[in-house]
Amino acid sequence: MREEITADHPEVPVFTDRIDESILEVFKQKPTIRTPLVFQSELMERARVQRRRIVLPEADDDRVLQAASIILTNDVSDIVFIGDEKTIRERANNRGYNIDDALIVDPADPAYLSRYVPELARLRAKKGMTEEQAAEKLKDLSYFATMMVHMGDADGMVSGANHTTAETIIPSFQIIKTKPDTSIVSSVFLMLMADRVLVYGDCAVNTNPTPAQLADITVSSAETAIQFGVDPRIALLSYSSGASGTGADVEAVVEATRLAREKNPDLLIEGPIQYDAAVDPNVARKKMPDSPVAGRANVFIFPSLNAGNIGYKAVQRSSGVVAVGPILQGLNKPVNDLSRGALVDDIVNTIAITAVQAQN
Ligand SMILES: CC(C)(COP(=O)(O)OP(=O)(O)OC[C@H]1O[C@@H](n2cnc3c(N)ncnc32)[C@H](O)[C@@H]1OP(=O)(O)O)[C@@H](O)C(=O)NCCC(=O)NCCS
Ligand SMILES: CC(=O)OP(=O)(O)O
Repeated sequence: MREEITADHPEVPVFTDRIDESILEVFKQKPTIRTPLVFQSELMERARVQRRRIVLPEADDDRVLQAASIILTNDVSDIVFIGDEKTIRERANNRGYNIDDALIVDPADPAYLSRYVPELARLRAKKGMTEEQAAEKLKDLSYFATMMVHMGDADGMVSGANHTTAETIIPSFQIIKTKPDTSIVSSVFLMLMADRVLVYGDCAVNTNPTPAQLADITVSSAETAIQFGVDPRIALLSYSSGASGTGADVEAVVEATRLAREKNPDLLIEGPIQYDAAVDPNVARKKMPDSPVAGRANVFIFPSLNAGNIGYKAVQRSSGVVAVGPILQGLNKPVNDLSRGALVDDIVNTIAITAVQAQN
């Protein structure tokens, strides 16, 4: 393994080669220190256990090609690209990326379109979509790749290096749809602190969730936390701890907390609670001494996208903590969105996360 320290992200090691196990051993001897390196190696190990096939519709982006090369070289998952096979392989070869084992699908291939066109028209019939319109939609590779996942030709999709969040995730809302036990798709970030992983939701999708939607975000975030090794103690954040503050926004969090507890009585949930009372045992003793979550929270639910997006970026950019995500939750099959500023390492992580989400 070689590490490149980038100017953008001085603290984040970038994988450019096969991981050297002897270096990982040094980190593993200190199990309480979860660095991005250890997180990534554990993630890759988990993805390998049940190998999955991930479709990447953005083969025209060098970062995506490089990430795929790392995933394939480390035997993490199978990769599918969409586009012209000769062009994609030549581009990868010219840049020294090994994508020999990737499958490349031509989006005009009738073997796929003959199945995808009628199925997309069927799925969108209530919106009046004809087969002709479905065929037109499938020229958009976000739709084609999402259909690959829906039809079982791929197990998950990662996109967004060159597309907006809306372009990447709306096809999944329309085609893959939300799981029966939740009303909305939402997201979390895994915040890789020096000594633990914190989970922040929803920092990327839902702008102003209702109390019922906030309750769904809470339960989905707890499920994602468990999936990635965090035993959830959940704080529904507010400017109030208990009844210390008042207002409509506080009342909304009171109601969301009630609904989340009702939805899953087994979860440890506190709300409304301020961030300091949620995370700091000394503050918790003063503000909420009887709470089993206060001072020990590790899953933080923000009341709005304004709060969540600003909150995660403030922590990430002011402390050097690595933020992994957004990880979408609540879809029937996994699709994940990349920031257009994503580093190769972010893309590698997102592919491995998607592969883990696709496991049984
Ligand atoms: C997610 C987002 C793109 C959806 O866009 P939108 O304009 O609300 O989408 P629409 O209302 O046109 O809905 C499109 C479809 O998605 C569905 N949908 C929208 N939000 C959804 C959600 N959270 N979960 C499930 N389905 C959803 C709608 O029901 C609709 O389905 P339909 O076409 O079958 O009727 C929008 O909420 C958004 O911009 N969020 C903020 C994203 C952002 O800027 N994040 C910060 C950086 S990552
Ligand atoms: C999640 C998020 O905020 O993404 P971006 O930085 O691309 O807007």
